[in-house]
Formats: sequence, C-alpha cells, structure tokens
Amino acid sequence: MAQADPADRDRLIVALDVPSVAAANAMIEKLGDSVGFYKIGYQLAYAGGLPLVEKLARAGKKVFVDLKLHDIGNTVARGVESLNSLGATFLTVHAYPQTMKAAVAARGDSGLKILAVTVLTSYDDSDLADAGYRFGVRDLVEARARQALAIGVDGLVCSPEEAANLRGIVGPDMALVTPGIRPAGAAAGDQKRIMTPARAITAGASHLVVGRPVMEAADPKQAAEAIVAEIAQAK
Ligand SMILES: O=c1ccn([C@@H]2O[C@H](COP(=O)(O)O)[C@@H](O)[C@H]2O)c(=O)[nH]1
Repeated sequence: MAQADPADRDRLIVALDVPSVAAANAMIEKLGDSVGFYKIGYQLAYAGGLPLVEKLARAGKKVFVDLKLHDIGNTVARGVESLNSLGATFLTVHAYPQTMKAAVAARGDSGLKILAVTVLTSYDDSDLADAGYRFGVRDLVEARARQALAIGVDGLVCSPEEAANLRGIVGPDMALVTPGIRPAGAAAGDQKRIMTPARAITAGASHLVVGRPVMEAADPKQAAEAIVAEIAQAK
C-alpha cells in the first residue's frame, strides 16, 4: 500500500489495550509505520506501561495518556505535574469544572494537552438516567463542552455523533477526539454511540480512537492502513 500522508496517519490513535508491556511492544512492532499515535489507558498503564510513553515519544510517536483523572483539585494537579515531563501529547480528565481547572493550571506550558471526557461513548440516555443525571447525552455533552471551552481545556473526548454540533460550538481549533469508531461491519461491543471512520471525520472529529477493530483484527496493520485510507478520502 502507498505511504500514507503523516497528517492523515496521525489522526488515527490506536488504543494499546493489552495486558502487558511485552504484548504492547509486539503490537507496536507489528503495526510499524502504519500508526503514528498510540493511546495508553488503564489496562496497560496499570500493567507497568507508563514508561512506554517516554519510549514511544523518543521513537517519534505521539502518545495519548488516557487515565481519565478525577479527584479533588489538588490531587489532580499533582498527578498532572507527574505526567507533564513524559512527552505525551494528550492526557484525559473527566469534564468536571474543578478537575478541568486544576488540570489546565497544572499542565502549564509543558506541551501536554488536556482533553476533557464529556460523556463516555458506552453511555446512552438511559445510562445517564441510571446514574442520576437529569440531562440526556446531547445536552450534557454540550454543557460540558461549553464549560471546558470557558476553562481553557485543549480538547474534548466525545462520540462522533456529537462532533458536528460541538465543532460549531468550539470552533475549528479545539481537538475533538472520538472513540466509538467502528469500520463498516465491525462489532460495536460495549460502545453505544458509534460511527464509521469516514463519517466521524466528515462530522468534524480531529482524531479517531480505535481499539478492538485494530487490536483484534487478523491483520492489525492492514486494519490500521484501511482506517487511515478512509480518513484520507473523507477529509
Ligand atoms: O468515552 C470514551 C472514552 C475513552 N474510550 C477509550 O477508547 C478506546 C476505545 O476502544 P474500542 O476497542 O475501539 O471500543 C478504549 O481504550 C476506551 O477506554 C472510549 O471508548 N470512550
């Protein structure tokens, strides 16, 4: 397959959801140049994977640390300070005002960008009602996006279903990072608010987060390359 434009390639973020550093290294090796941006979340970070952030950054890859911080402001700030120097591009916090303010203040000018998780893509309106919220997904995502914008957060994690509406609210520059991506025919799994890569890009997503459709593919490299090709066609 022809070499992808690095700008298109870096709009795909592959979630390294694996149980060990050895499994992560094997997948990174397998994916080679097809992937330029990786996400490290709970599973790998808690299995000793945080040092991989620096290793990947030194190798010229971008890294999204998806720890979804949420605690009292002081603890969030100290956590962000510990992560500032790893060389990551993105760090997630939950979109609560105290949490977002603490994270934005603590990232300073380190270069780390704070992303606020609006409403998890595995949630629908009934999940929010079960959790005691009086808002549906669309309204809560929008309210949190407006708060994040006012606080100076660098980007939002949302479903691609909300991307077009949020792009109109936050303007062209803020990162809209969308999990819930499923190539045509792929199993949704526990994701409830999903779109194909092409539709997500057209809707205004800046980055697509993809885990299982790449990680569990028979040929992960081919799966990643197909998503990058879809991004290139849709932009
Ligand atoms: O709202 C959110 C926030 C984060 N995620 C993370 O993205 C990946 C998606 O993986 P898939 O296998 O493609 O479903 C995963 O690491 C989640 O923790 C999310 O899905 N939704």
